[in-house]
Amino acid sequence: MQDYTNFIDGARLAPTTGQYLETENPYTTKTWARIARSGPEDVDRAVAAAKAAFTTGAWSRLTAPQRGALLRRFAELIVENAEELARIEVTDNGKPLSEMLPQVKKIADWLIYYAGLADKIAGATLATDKPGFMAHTLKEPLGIIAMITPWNSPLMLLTWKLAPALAAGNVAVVKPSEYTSVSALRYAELASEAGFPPGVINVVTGLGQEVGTALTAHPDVAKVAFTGGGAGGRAVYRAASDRLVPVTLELGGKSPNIVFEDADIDMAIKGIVSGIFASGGQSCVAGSRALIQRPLLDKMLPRMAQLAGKIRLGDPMSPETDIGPVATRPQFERIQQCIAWAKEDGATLLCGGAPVPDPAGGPALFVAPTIFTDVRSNMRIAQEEVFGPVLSVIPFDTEEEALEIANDTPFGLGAGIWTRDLRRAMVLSRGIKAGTVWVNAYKGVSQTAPFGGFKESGIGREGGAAMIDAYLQTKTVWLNLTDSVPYAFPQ
Ligand SMILES: NC(=O)C1=CN([C@@H]2O[C@H](COP(=O)(O)OP(=O)(O)OC[C@H]3O[C@@H](n4cnc5c(N)ncnc54)[C@H](OP(=O)(O)O)[C@@H]3O)[C@@H](O)[C@H]2O)C=CC1
Ligand SMILES: CCCCCC/C=C/C(=O)O
Repeated sequence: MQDYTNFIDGARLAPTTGQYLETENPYTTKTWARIARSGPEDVDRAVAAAKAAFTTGAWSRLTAPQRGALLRRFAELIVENAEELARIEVTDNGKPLSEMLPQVKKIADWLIYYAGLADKIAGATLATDKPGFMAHTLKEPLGIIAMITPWNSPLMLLTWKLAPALAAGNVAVVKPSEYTSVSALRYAELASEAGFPPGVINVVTGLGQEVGTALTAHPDVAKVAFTGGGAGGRAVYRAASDRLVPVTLELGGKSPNIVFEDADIDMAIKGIVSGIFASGGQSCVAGSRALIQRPLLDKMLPRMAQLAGKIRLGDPMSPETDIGPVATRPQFERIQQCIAWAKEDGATLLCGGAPVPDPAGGPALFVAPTIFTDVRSNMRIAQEEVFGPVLSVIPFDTEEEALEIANDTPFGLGAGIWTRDLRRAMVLSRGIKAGTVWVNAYKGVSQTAPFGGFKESGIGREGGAAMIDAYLQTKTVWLNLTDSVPYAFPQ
């Protein structure tokens, strides 16, 4: 078993605390590595290294095309090492390798996309209302960005922050989830190998309550980019607003898939089943509510249950596996709690609804793909994010009712609409309060498209060309072209 230290100023560095946390493989339930349990002094060291890189180090002297070139080289190294990185992630979070490997490879697209934007960052020459003056804007990086990331898609969600931030000239201190820290450490080493100067990417591991809080409260941090749960997100938001620094928050969801009578039912069934059960539902954008027009229920429900029953649970490293174990014991307990609520509140269990033994006879925690029908929108199972393989089916009659139910949660991350009626697709996609709407599809994302939440699903967006602005600040420069000083007094 290996001990992993922090990665600070381009090198491995043991935590000042001398303490380590065990990191467990959810499939074997065995500790497979130990990560540094860092404290505020380690955060200080990382921030100091980042500050030096930003203000006086080699990074501060690089041109935008040079930053782009480094991001491209990093993308190459990610692809070359994708198998190793994906296996680390699978070992840590139990998601199937068949999902994590393409996801890790896709990271390269984000790096390349923002590499291409690095040298397109430009201010503007402004028209002014002051004769004899000219004015222009400069787009400048913010400085040190704290990046706090979760366990569900560790490197992808880190890259969504890191690629635009570095393209814009910022530096990073990363706090990965305590459950999935090793991949971020390896990733930072690869960035160093790609040529990023020391201090540009620093990784400090440990607990959210210790490292995360110290980082968000640090006076030199210029922005916090966070993905995770609502409680963590709120804590980060409070800390950042106390210090008046900007945040992006990518939080949870209770995303609906809405199926109308005119839809291609085969497509809708596949979209709904994979939309909730991929990753065992451990996805912020899991399609955890299926809103189905009432006349379709008899036709769709047995087929949804049948398809859910075919999902193969097992060893996440095996190509035969569709869903691995639940990532953590607290998450497993949370899922059981949500299933119990659904039963107590009167939902009807269509399939699943209980833990299943590890198919290989091991100790891993698995939950059967679960579908509840007869769910009403005010039930806890229809309102709370489960972050597990649990689907709530809510019937509706009219388009208006579908829209009302779709918007009837505190969240607004994603939504799927299944219809062949273009008018309906347009009306619904405008009416739904969510950051992403898919029509006759579910869950596609791209580096070219902004992603993020309405309402309690978050603040700000990640992805798309405009998002580089979230890592820049604008400075206006006024030039007096005359030889007199306007507004001076006394004249
Ligand atoms: N939107 C999404 O993609 C995700 C949503 N979730 C939702 O959140 C729930 C809880 O999951 P969990 O992983 O515990 O999510 P958290 O929000 O607790 O964790 C996300 C990250 O934030 C850190 N963190 C936690 N509290 C603070 C804090 N006060 N200040 C700074 N950083 C903090 C965590 O550190 P540490 O891990 O060390 O505690 C982790 O790195 C899930 O059940 C799910 O509903 C979870 C993950 C991703
Ligand atoms: C790959 C499908 C979209 C993912 C959007 C970001 C969330 C990732 C996750 O929850 O794991």
